[in-house]
Amino acid sequence: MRRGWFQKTVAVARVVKPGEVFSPSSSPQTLGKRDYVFIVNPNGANGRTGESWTKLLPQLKARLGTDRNVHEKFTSGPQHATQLTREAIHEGAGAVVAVGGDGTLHEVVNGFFDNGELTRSKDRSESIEPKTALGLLPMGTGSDFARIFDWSKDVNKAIDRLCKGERKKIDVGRVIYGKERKERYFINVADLHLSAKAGFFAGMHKQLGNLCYVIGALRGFQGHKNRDLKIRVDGGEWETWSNVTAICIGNSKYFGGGMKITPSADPSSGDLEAVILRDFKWHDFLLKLHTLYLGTHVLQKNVFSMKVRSIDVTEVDNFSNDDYPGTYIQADGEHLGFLDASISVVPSAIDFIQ
Ligand SMILES: Nc1ncnc2c1ncn2[C@@H]1O[C@H](COP(=O)(O)OP(=O)(O)OP(=O)(O)O)[C@@H](O)[C@H]1O
Repeated sequence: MRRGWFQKTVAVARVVKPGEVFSPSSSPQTLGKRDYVFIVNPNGANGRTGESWTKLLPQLKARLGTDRNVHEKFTSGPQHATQLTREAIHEGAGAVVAVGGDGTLHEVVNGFFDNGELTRSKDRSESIEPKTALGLLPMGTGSDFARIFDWSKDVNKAIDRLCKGERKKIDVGRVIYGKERKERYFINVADLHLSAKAGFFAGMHKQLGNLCYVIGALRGFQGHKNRDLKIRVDGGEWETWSNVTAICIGNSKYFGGGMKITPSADPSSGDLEAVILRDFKWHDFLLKLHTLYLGTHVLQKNVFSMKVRSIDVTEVDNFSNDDYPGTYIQADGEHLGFLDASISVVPSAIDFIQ
């Protein structure tokens, strides 16, 4: 493994003990320590992530440091976690661990990809196996991905998981969007129209904590109209769906800090769950809000759920002459832009430490 970027890494001398037979499978590559790179958003959860991390680090090094080289990398701002993740994978890290909330996890997941391909180790002379895994230390405000595992908040348990290093293949979702056909990956949920618009405005008021979601919802409803949209599932025929309020496409189940919006999505299933809400009025959300947390909203007559491998969504109306900015798109709570969108699953894309 190249040493430049990690700096602190020390080469591990291979000693063959008396009576031990040296074999290629016990080569330094497989027995040597691998680098675990922790990508920390110090300002996550209004600064609490940085504080918790500082307290946790000695414990983490004491327990994990016997088998792995522990590296900490602090993000300096939005998108930096994506760049740090790509660099760690290029250098052949054993794992990249996102330390923060769902925003940091989203950026780390995007670092596992580069120009539509999986990011790979640069050093092709060594076969680095197993490939870089994704780990998670949930320490942000929102931990929607962690919710599906029913993990407790006990940091010792989180360290246990990293020490064990058990891997499971998980899918991610890919969104190709807008006129420029940009690309973004998501691990939780991508969504369109009202929920994405509310998320856009909530994102402007994050410093207010959970109040930002109330403000986001109020601003989202301002001027909102349910729209007719054209939808194509798994490359089939285009169909017009009338009065669409929101479309949520889940690789996992939760968004918005615990709403079970795509209740039968499973990141190991090889598909996504698309939930289409139609004809909702603002008062429906007040009356039915609790069903979104329980996941029972899919039983209502104007909510449709289906398993998809891909879903394309485009506008029916040409609105170029009015002041409608377009239909909002977000992925894992991050605003991306406006329709068109093509969303698909990338099956078994990442090894996740579970
Ligand atoms: N050093 C930094 N300073 C400010 N913002 C940052 C920094 N590093 C990353 N970010 C941005 O902060 C966002 C939120 O990060 P994170 O998810 O860890 O925290 P959070 O407060 O728990 O938020 P969330 O609601 O997403 O759970 C990320 O999407 C990222 O773009």
